[in-house]
Amino acid sequence: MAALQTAFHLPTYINDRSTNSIPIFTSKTSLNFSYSTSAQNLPPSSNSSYAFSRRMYVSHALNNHRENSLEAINENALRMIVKWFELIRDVFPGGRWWNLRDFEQNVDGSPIAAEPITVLQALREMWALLADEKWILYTALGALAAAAVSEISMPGILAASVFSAQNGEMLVFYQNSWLLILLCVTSGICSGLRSGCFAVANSILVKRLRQAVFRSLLFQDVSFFDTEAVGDLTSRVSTDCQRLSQAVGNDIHMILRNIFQGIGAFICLMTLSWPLALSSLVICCILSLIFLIYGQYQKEAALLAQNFVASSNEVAQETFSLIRTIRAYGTEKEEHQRFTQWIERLASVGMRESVAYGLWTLSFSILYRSTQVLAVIFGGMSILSGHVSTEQLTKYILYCEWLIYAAWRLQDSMSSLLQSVGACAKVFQLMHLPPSSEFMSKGVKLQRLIGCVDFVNVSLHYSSRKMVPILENVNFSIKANEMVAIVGASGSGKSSLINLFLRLYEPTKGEILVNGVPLREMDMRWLRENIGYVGQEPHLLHMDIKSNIRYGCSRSIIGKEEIESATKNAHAHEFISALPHGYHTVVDDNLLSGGQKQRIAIARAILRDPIFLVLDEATSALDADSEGYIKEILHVLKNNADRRRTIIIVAQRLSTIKEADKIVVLEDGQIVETGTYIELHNKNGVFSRLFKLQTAAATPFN
Ligand SMILES: Nc1ncnc2c1ncn2[C@@H]1O[C@H](COP(=O)(O)OP(=O)(O)OP(=O)(O)O)[C@@H](O)[C@H]1O
Repeated sequence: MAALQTAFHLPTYINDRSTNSIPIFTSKTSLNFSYSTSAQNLPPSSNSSYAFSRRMYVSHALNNHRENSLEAINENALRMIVKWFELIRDVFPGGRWWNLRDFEQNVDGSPIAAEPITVLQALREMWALLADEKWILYTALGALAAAAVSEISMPGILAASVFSAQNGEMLVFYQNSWLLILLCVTSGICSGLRSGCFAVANSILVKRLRQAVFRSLLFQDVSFFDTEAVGDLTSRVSTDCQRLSQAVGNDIHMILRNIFQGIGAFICLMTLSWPLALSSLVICCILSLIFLIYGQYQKEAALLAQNFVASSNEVAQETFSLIRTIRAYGTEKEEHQRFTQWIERLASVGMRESVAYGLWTLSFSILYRSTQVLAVIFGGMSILSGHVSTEQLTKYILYCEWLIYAAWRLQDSMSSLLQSVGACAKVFQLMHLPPSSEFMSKGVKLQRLIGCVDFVNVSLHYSSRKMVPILENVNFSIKANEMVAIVGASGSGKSSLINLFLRLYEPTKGEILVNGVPLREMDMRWLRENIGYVGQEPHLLHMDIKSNIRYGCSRSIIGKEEIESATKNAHAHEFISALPHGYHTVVDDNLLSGGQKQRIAIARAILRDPIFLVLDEATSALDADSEGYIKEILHVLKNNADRRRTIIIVAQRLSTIKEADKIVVLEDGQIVETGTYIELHNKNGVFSRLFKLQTAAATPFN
């Protein structure tokens, strides 16, 4: 009993006392049993019964563990077999691994939008784009037909000349040889012409496609760009258009060529032996059937892959353009991961595409070899029975090869065409977007623009956030030559009001009238020529400063003096002159400070000599000196007797609007106060509160 008890407690003892322990069994369930091999670890009361019970225990424990381990091994093996079985089932054609539906969502879970397009629709579109250059396509098609006919005639004549030589028919042999040389030259010339013409058509097509998509995007509503990612759009214009043009450059002419050759080969086969011809046709039909499934799959995969390319481009573009922010916040790893997410999805789809292609090639190889075997078996039997001659069988084998190869290449090119069309569905979608309503009709140009504006019951919801009201029943008027300031807390809707005046967005309710004419009835291009606008974050284009200042100015001749006068007024002349290349310095958004960019933007607006000068917090990035100077300039511009103008300023620095004829105070998208600077001060309302807050913020040691 004692021995049993000792044995019963032995594990604790062994575990507690073991030093030089040997692991006996280790499993995932962390069953770790060990026993001591060291004599000094035995208990002091060691005797023979204890030794026996200990041996018994160890042997029992070992047996138990052996059984357990065998069970565990069996279980693991079973699990492995099931896993392998599932894997094979998933990877087998039609299995779960092939399902592309899992990829049909963006990383954030939203579905990827792209209306599918049929090959016929795509071809019609491309044909229309090449409307002026149809003669190139006609030449290419003519050359293609001539090359195909000469190529398909060759195997027959080749066999005939060999057998004529074997039979000693000298004349026939020479005739056939000359014919072969002629066909060689003809097919060479025609193939060259065909490829050249299709390549030219291809480059014209890619140019037209890019122009069409770019033009369509350019004339979209500004709200369109609130929802579409810039990187995605640039990817459509560059990569997708290139891929689509490949359809004409390679696929279509390969398809036509192989159709010609396939039909030719089949006719020749029929004249040789119709039962043999039909057996080859059956193989071609099986090939086509497999292709139907494969082609559809490739089309879907290509569409997804192109979307992933566009999304990864979007991330790359965003990352590189915000590299300063990313470096400052040390988020390189996060950005890398964001990019990798798309690339991994692209690779997964690419892998499926490649495996599918491998299976397709495998099917072709098997069927192609079977045709050869069938030809030899049936052909041999026909020779033995005397129905077919050796020459006929040779010709048959040659034409059979042509037919199967034509069928394979035809379907290969079809697959590529399907992929290109599938991948580029979005290109056509973008190309046919209706332009913004402001470009739909011409609109009126007024005889005389005096510069008065009325906001009548104007409300706004941005289409990207339909539930959030931004402006509600805004009513106010701006008289000609008035200087009106719009103020309010951040997010109160000041810039949105300006966006509506510039017709970058349409009001959801109400109307904006210029000279009493609704904005939506006006020729906006003409109206904008009369507006000088300086945005909150002015951007410069990648060109020299002079060109940046002249940008968008409708006057054809602009003298150096005019530009310098504008820059002097905008307090920009001094710093521009100090640059190594002065006005010829090439700049972009990153090479100048925020204040310098703003001053160039003000000079650009002044140079236009506009009737409306719209400044959206134009002075927020200026130093106190420049701010005072620009206040002066605004005053001069406003009171210039030769050129009267209306000035609308969105101001955060309330000091800049002392001279305003009217100040409109916005709060949560509604007008809460209007009046002059003094009137609003005395009112002790929202304006006065804003002013106090600003003064307190500007005085650091209160
Ligand atoms: N394109 C847009 N799409 C959706 N919401 C927008 C858009 N532009 C602005 N908003 C929202 O409209 C509201 C008003 O923005 P707005 O830029 O007009 O305010 P603001 O008074 O000019 O602010 P700030 O002084 O900070 O520039 C904000 O809540 C903003 O998030």
